[in-house]
Amino acid sequence: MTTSESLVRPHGPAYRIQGAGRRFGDASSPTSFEALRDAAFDIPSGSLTTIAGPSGSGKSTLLSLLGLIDRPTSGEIVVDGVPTATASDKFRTQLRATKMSFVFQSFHLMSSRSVLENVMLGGLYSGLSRAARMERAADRLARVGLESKARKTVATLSGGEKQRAAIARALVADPQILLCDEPTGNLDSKNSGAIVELLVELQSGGLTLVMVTHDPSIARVGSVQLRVKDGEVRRDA
Ligand SMILES: Nc1ncnc2c1ncn2[C@@H]1O[C@H](COP(=O)(O)OP(=O)(O)OP(=O)(O)O)[C@@H](O)[C@H]1O
Repeated sequence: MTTSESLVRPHGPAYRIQGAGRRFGDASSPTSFEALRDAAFDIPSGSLTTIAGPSGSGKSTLLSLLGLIDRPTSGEIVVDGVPTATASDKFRTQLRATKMSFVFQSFHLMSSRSVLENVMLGGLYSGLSRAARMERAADRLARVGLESKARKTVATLSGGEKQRAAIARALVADPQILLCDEPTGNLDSKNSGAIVELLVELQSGGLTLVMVTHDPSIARVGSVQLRVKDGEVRRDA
């Protein structure tokens, strides 16, 4: 990190997206593809933003840019006042680790390990002691209503319980921003509803929550509703 790269800039929106685009492949190549074009929008701190749109429209590409997993090939992604597009890998990694957590459609849990062990892994790079991570993991499991399953192996959980465990893991490092990629994509409608309710409840505690979804009824829970179509991002609400 250079001296001009500061992690502490507490004012303004969580994200300011300024003409961001992502092209895969060299622009001069006939196989080059522009997956995202000239996106421009803000995500207020503490808001719930949903990203909807058809398959292949660019939702995951956009979420990867927001998560600093990928870089835009044009424009800027400002996170909490900090420009990131041309920042060093080290700085981007540090920003991601201190501010963001992720929840995925397929949970990404270790099936043969206990729920508690899995949740503790969310704090692995937080600098906390093992005892402190265990205490936080138990607290986050209680928050998602899974305290009675702490000692069970993940393989014994239902799909909805697995996603709760994944959410608890994402919360161990106390993120400001939670990025969810189709968090209900592998769940039936009853479990989907319960997971969305849980996410909304967590978000009302001040978390900035960004959720990609195929489901129009879930997209409507967003205070900011983005729609991606053919690489173009539009704000519906
Ligand atoms: N690494 C890559 N190289 C080339 N093209 C890519 C790459 N990643 C994504 N694309 C293309 O960019 C477009 C947008 O993909 P993206 O995964 O963002 O869509 P999506 O809206 O998330 O789709 P889905 O809902 O099916 O997950 C697609 O046409 C995809 O084929």
